[in-house]
Amino acid sequence: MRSPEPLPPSPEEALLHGQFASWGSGSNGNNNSRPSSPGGLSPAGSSAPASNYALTLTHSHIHIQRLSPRPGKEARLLLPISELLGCSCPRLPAPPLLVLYWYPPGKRRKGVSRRRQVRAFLAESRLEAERWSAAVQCLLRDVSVTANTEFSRSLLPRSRRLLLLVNPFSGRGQAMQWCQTHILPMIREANISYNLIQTERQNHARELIRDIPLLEWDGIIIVSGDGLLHEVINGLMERPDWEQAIKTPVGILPCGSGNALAGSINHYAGYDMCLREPLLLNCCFLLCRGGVRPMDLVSVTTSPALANNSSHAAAPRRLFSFLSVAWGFVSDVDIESERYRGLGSARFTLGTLVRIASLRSYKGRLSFLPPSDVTKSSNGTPPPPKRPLSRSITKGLEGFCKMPIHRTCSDMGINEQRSLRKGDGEREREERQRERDERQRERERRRERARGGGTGVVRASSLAEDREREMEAEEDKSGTCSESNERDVCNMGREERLEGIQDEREDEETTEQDSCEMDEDDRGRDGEGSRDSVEGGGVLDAKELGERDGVDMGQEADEERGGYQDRLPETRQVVRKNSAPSSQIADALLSPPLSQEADSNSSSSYGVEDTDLNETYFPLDVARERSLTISSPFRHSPFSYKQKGLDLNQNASRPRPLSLLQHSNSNSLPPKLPSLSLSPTPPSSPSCASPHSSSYLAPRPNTPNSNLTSPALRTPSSSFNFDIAEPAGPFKNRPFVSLPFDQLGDDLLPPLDQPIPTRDWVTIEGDFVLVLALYQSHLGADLHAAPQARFDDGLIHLTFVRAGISRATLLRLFFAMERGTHHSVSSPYVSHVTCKAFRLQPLSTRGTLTVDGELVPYGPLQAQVHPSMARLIVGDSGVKVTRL
Ligand SMILES: Nc1ncnc2c1ncn2[C@@H]1O[C@H](COP(=O)(O)OP(=O)(O)OP(=O)(O)O)[C@@H](O)[C@H]1O
Repeated sequence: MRSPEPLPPSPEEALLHGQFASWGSGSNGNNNSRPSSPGGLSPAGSSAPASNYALTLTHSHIHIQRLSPRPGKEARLLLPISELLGCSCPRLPAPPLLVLYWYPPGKRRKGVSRRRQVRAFLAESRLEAERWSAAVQCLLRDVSVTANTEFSRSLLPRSRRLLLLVNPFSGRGQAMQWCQTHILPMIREANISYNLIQTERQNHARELIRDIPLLEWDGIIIVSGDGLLHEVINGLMERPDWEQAIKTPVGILPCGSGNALAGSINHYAGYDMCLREPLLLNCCFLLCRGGVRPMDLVSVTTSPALANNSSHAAAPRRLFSFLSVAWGFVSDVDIESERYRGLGSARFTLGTLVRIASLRSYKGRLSFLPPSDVTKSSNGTPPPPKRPLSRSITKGLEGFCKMPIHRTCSDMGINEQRSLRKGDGEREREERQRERDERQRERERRRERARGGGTGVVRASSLAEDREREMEAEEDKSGTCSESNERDVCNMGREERLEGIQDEREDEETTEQDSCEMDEDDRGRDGEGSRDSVEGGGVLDAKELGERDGVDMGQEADEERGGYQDRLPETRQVVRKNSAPSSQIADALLSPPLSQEADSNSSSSYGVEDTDLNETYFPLDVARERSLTISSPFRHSPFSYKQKGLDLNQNASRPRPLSLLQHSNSNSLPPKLPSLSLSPTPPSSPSCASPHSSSYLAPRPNTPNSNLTSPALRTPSSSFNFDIAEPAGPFKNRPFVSLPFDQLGDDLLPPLDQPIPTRDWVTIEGDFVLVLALYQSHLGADLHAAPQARFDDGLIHLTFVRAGISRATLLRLFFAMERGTHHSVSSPYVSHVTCKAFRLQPLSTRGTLTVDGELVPYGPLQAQVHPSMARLIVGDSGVKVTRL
């Protein structure tokens, strides 16, 4: 900010030049005291003689030259316009002052943030002071000026008007206090006028925004956490004039506990990570500077909530999200840590530790549509079509490549349809045969790679194209790969080679297993009870898993144990820092990692067991469980098949830390998915009939996109049941306004109750610890969870962690997330990909789903990004679309 020898401006650069006398100077940093005299200034101390200064204004700086140099004082000072918030010329009876409000960045204990400084200069006349004030404001408001401009107030555009919505209960309940001490003074200094409304209840802001005339406001500013912005965005989208309304610039002044969006704004403005007041000051400064950028929104279709006293589900609900969709670990922490709200942002650290201590996994299916890399050539013509199948996956998915995946599955793909036309037994046999063949091929491919290094390729099904793709994969082994998604998996490296060798060792064992499965088939053919055979298969799976994963998981667990032990002091420190109710946390953290526990406790997955309302347990339908296991790429995860046993979290001897989730139980079984249903053939959708067809894009009769009142929406289809849990916690009593579906179509997604297309989509099924879809760089102000994300990159950044990850690795992942280095945490259980749309189908009956940190009904959910729909106030960084 201060250069040791600032050069005087050249005469051509100067917009204004004048002489002033000093009038004290104030710097109250970020403390709460506010000056009583203008700008906190008083006449230069009566004892010290007033200094005289020559001021020169240029487009980028105010040059301040002391005319009567004093020893030990700088003779020249450069004040960048980019660090100025505003200026004023106080009215009579104040003397003719030019007051500059200056917020230079200052070093703090944690990172850099702005500090308030006030400088005042006594002008020769009021006219002169006003001329200077007008000139500086012209520069701040981007009014084009030259050295010949006659500066006066009339050049200035009207002052900006902001609507401030304050949630007095957000974060630690300090929002109103911070308004008085920080926010309103800064806004006044920036010559912005405002109206402040305190929200009185949940959804108050949403209702308000639906009804007010928006043209009166240059921006809507949320003084709260991310939850209130979620309300405002949805309020804007619910207006009849939503297309214009959503272009109203929105801003956020972080007073919540997560403050994810504020963290992103702070990061992209180039500031170090900071929290609380420093973060607030940075964001308030950026807000007053007023640059606006486009921001992507994601349209989310959630399962309908069950109406009271009704067994029928209403229509799926649509809402718009600017931040995230979370399932599993992240949403659990978000919701469960509500009880530690008093800790501010530390509540998430504590919540994370508690949840890691009682780690869960959730059975589910995640499908996503990777971004296509179709770009226009320089002459505007699209390049020749590439193979659209997402046949290779990112580096982050190399974990899957290491697993014996034969295919990832899609809802109701060609093979399922084909299968449905055949007899059950025949289909089962074919399925098994195909599994065996594919497993064999996969092993061979790995061995090849293990020998010579090569390409890991995970492919979306359908099987009709498998062979063709396989041939391509063979070609790819020579070193090229990755066509569709973001990164290649070329360097599987040493780990894969090791795994190849391990695979070879496993061969014998698997051959044994295969022959057992054949025997099982034969038994079925011979008319022995199919149930027996299924159970036999299940036992085989379990045995196989015990042996196989004893190697895989054991290895990682051993490795992790070292790291886990290493991190214990750090972990203990964190626990202490958060003054947690912590003997429980510490105990849990010191207990063995999940993988070890999994060995001793047969289950910790929700998907394994079900409980009815009386808390009695019954196993899942075994046949269905088995078919899930067969189609699952996580077949060899230790959680793919589990014997009946108590859920870790339901173990009576182990205190269950969360009561909230218990309230969100439903006594329903996991949803019957079309691809697994053997009952009447699901209505064939165009996407089923032909995986190459894209006609699902066009709205069809009886789809949510064509008609909201469609009976198909009101009564769940016979072949697809939404699995809906009663909302719990803060969601329970919330009135929800569903958005009309015809507002903005999700052209990449079929309706939620219909299968996704097989083409281009990638589907992964198995046990997840977490699925996180993020579209901002930060998940919390101190969690840099998607370092590549930009406000308007048109992408959803998906992170998913599969069951099997050890606690230590998960902890390491979250620690690394604070610095945004978690992509380098190498674990085969962690994947990072980008996509344009995704669908999440929880198969566990209990769990939490959040959108922008707000609880939504538990059940299938899908989302699609809509690029650059909204406008976000981000300050000077990046390309400015408009200025406030
Ligand atoms: N006056 C109010 N009383 C109760 N709840 C409110 C009120 N105003 C807003 N809310 C609701 O409170 C919830 C939490 O608000 P918000 O997300 O802004 O704060 P936070 O949870 O502390 O912050 P973050 O989301 O960053 O963790 C939101 O769902 C919002 O709708």
